[in-house]
Amino acid sequence: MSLVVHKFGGSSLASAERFAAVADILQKEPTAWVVVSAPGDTTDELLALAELREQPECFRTQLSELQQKLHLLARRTLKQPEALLQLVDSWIAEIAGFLAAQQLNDVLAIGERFSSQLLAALLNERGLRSQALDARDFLRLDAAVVDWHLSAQLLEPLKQPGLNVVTGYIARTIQGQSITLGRNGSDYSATILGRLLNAEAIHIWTDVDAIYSADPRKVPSARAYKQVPWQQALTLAALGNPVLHAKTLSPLLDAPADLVVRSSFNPEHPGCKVSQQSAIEVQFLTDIQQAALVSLPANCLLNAHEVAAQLQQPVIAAPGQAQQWLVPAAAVDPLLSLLASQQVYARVSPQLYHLVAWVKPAARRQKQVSTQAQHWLQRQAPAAVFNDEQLAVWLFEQPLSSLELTELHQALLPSVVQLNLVVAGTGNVGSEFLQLLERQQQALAGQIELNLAGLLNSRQALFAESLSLDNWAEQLQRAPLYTEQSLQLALQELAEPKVLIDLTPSRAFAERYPQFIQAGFDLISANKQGVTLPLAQFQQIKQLAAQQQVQWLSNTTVGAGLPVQRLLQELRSSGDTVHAVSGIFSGTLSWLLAKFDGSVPFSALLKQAQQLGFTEPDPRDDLSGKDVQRKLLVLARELDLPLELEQIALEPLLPAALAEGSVEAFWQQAELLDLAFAPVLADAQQQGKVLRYVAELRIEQGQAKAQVRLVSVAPEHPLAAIIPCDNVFVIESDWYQQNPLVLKGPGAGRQVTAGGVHADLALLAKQKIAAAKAAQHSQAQAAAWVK
Ligand SMILES: NC(=O)C1=CN([C@@H]2O[C@H](COP(=O)(O)OP(=O)(O)OC[C@H]3O[C@@H](n4cnc5c(N)ncnc54)[C@H](OP(=O)(O)O)[C@@H]3O)[C@@H](O)[C@H]2O)C=CC1
Ligand SMILES: N[C@@H](CC=O)C(=O)O
Repeated sequence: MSLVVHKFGGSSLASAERFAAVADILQKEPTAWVVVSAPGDTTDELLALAELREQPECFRTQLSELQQKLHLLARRTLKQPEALLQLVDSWIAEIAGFLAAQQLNDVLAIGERFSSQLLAALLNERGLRSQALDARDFLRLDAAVVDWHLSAQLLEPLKQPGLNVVTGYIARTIQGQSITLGRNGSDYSATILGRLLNAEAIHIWTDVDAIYSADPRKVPSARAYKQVPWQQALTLAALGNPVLHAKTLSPLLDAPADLVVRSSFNPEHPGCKVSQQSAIEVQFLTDIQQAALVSLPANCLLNAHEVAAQLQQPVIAAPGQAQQWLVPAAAVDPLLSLLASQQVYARVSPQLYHLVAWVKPAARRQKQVSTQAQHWLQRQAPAAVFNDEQLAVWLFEQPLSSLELTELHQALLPSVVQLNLVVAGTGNVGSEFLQLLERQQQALAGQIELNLAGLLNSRQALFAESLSLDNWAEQLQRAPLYTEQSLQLALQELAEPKVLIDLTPSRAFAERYPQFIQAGFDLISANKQGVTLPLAQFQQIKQLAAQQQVQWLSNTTVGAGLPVQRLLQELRSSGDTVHAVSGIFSGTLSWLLAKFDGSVPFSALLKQAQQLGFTEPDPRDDLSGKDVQRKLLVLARELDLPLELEQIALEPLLPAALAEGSVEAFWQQAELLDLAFAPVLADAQQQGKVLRYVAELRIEQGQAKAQVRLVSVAPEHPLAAIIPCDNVFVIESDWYQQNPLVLKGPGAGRQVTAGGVHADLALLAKQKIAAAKAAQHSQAQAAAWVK
C-alpha cells in the first residue's frame, strides 16, 4: 500500500487552531506517518532557557513561563489534557538535571516530544487511532551518518496501525546519547523516515505552497513553481536555499519517493512536487550575501558536495572551475580546518562577495544569457563570472538591492504571458503538432510563452509545470493511467490562460467540452465530433464558450490546413451572402480516386493513404462518406444554418458488408473493396470520365439542401483537374456569382493539419497577447488616475 510521510513544521503547530488544522488534514489520511517539529518558537525558548542556567531567578521565571505556555496549548487543544499536563510537568522537572549533566539535546527534545504527544492525543480524541513515537527510540546516527540497518530494525516493532506521530529533529547516537539534526532537522527526520518506510512521498507542510524562482521577499515578481525536477532541486539546495536543504534531500537520492512542499494554511492546494520523474523546465535565481572564493591546490581531489555534506554548509564548486569553491563567510573557518585536517591548504579571497546564482532551465541547458541580461551584467560589472550548462554564478563586490535582483530576474526569466497548452491525442496529427511546437515557441518568444503543460492519449496523461518537447513520448509512456475525475482535477488546477487542443477522434471526449470550458479552457479542435454534435448540444457549447469568454477554434475540421471556415467568416463579415458551397472535401477520397486507375488494387491504395496520414483512424469514416458529411455540416453551421447530420443526404462508397465490426476485421477483408470498386471504375472509364466524391450545400430561399455523393465527371470539368489529396471548395455568393471563389490545396495529412492547428493556436496567442497588453494599459491608466 502506498505510504505518505507528512511533516509539520513549527509554524503549522504554533497554536491550538493550527493543531486543529493539522488534525483536519490528517483526518483524510488515517494511515499516514507524521513527523512534527516543536510548536512555534519552543526550541528557541528552550535554548534561551539553557543560557539562563547560571541565573537561577531568571531561569525559574522562564521555566515557569514555558510550563504555563505548554499547559495552555494542551488545554486549548484537548478536551482531556490531564495526562499530557502531567507529562509536561515531569519533563519540566528534569530540565535542570539535564543542563547540569550537559545534556542540552535532552532539553531541546522536549519541544518535539510535546508536539507528538499533543497531536496524537488530539487525533485519538477525534476517533483516529494514533500513537506518539519518540524518534530517539529507533533513529540511530553514527558520526552524523544514519545507521539505516539498525534504525530500521529498531523501528519495526514500534509500528502500529493508524497514525504514527514521530518527533522530528531528534535522534540518538549509537552510544545512546540524544542528538539533534541541526537546522531544518525535522525535514531531514521526515525524509529519513520516508526512506526507512519506503514511502511513496514525503509531504513537507509549511507556510508556503510553492517553491519560488527567487526569494519573493526580495523579488516580488518571483514565479511560484508547482513542480521542480530533482536535479535542479539538488542544485538549489546546494546553494543554501532555505526551502530545500541538501541534507533533507540526501536520504532520497536513491529512493523513488517524491518530496512535496505544501502549505498547512492552504491544504487544498497540491503544493510543489520535487520529483525524480519530472521532465519539466524551471529556473531559479538565488543569492548568498557574503561569500568567499576559496582556491584549492591543483592536486586536491576533494569533492565539494561531499565536503558540504560533512560541514552541513553550502560549499559550491564554481561552475567550470573544480578547484575554486564558493562558501558563505560563516563556513570559511570550518572549511579551512577540515581541509587542513587532510593536509590541504587553500587560499581564501581577501574580500567577501555578494554571490548571485542562476540555476538554468534543465531542458534547454542555455549557455548564453538573454541580450537583456547581458546588458544588465555589463552595467553591474561583476567581479567574477563562472558559467556552465546548468549554473551561472556572478560575484559582485557590493550587495545587490532588491530592485537590482528583480531586474536581473526579469532579464533572465522575462514575464511574458504564458499560455498553458494541453494536447489531447498524440497520434498522426498530435505528434506532428508537437514536432512543430518548438519552432512556434521560438517564433512567439518574447511575446508569449507557449508552454506545454499537459499531454494525454486515450489511456495516460502527463501534467507538469512545463513539459520537455525532447522526450515527450517516453515521458507519456511512463505516465500513470487516468480516470475522468483525475483528468478533470489536473485540468482544473492548471493556471489560466490555458487551451485544450483536441487532436483525438473521440466523440466522448468532445462531449466533455462544457466541462473543459467551465475549467477555464479555450478550445482548439481538429476533432470533428464536437462541431458535429446534435444541434442543441453544439449550440449549448457555443453559448457556454461565449458566456465564459473563451474561444473555440476548429479550422482544421474542414480542409485540414486550408482556411475555409475563415474565408466564409471573412465573406460574411464583409457583408456578402453565401448561396452555395460545394466541391471535394475529403483528402483521402481525393487521393484514392485520383490514383485509382486499376493498376493497383483499391485496398492497397487505401493502405497507402492510411500510411500517409490521410485517413481517419477508422478509414471507414472516409469511405462511408460520413467524414465528408460531417465537414459539410461544419460549413453549414458556420453559415448559421440549423442543420443536423442526418439532413445531409449521403451516398456511401463503402460496401454494406464492411460497415460492421472492428477496424482490424475490416482490414482483414479489405479486398472486398477491390471487388466493389472495379466495376465502378470500369463504368467511368468507358464513358471517358473520372470519379470524384463531392459535397454540395445550396441555400435557396432560406432553405438548405445538402448532399454528398460519388460522381463521374468529364476530364475538362473543374473538379477533374486536381492533384491527388487536393480539396476544392467552390463558394458562390452575392459577390462571387458568375465566377465562384475557389480555394484549393491538400486537404489531409499530418503536416498540413498540424500546421492548421498551429494557425488556430497563433490566432489565439495573438488574442492573449492583445488582452494582456490591454490589461497592462488599463492598469497603467488606473495608476495614473490614482496619482
Ligand atoms: N489526418 C488528417 O489529415 C486530419 C485529421 N483530423 C482529425 O484529427 C484527429 C486526429 O487524427 P489522427 O492524428 O490521424 O488520429 P490517430 O488515430 O493517429 O491519433 C488519435 C489520438 O487520439 C487519442 N485518443 C483517442 N481517443 C481518445 C480519448 N477518448 N481521449 C484522449 N485521447 C484519445 C489516441 O490515443 P491512443 O494513442 O491511446 O490510441 C491517439 O493518441 C481526428 O479527429 C481527425 O479527424 C482533422 C483534419 C485532418
Ligand atoms: N480523413 C480526412 C482527414 C481530414 O479531415 C480526409 O481524408 O479528408
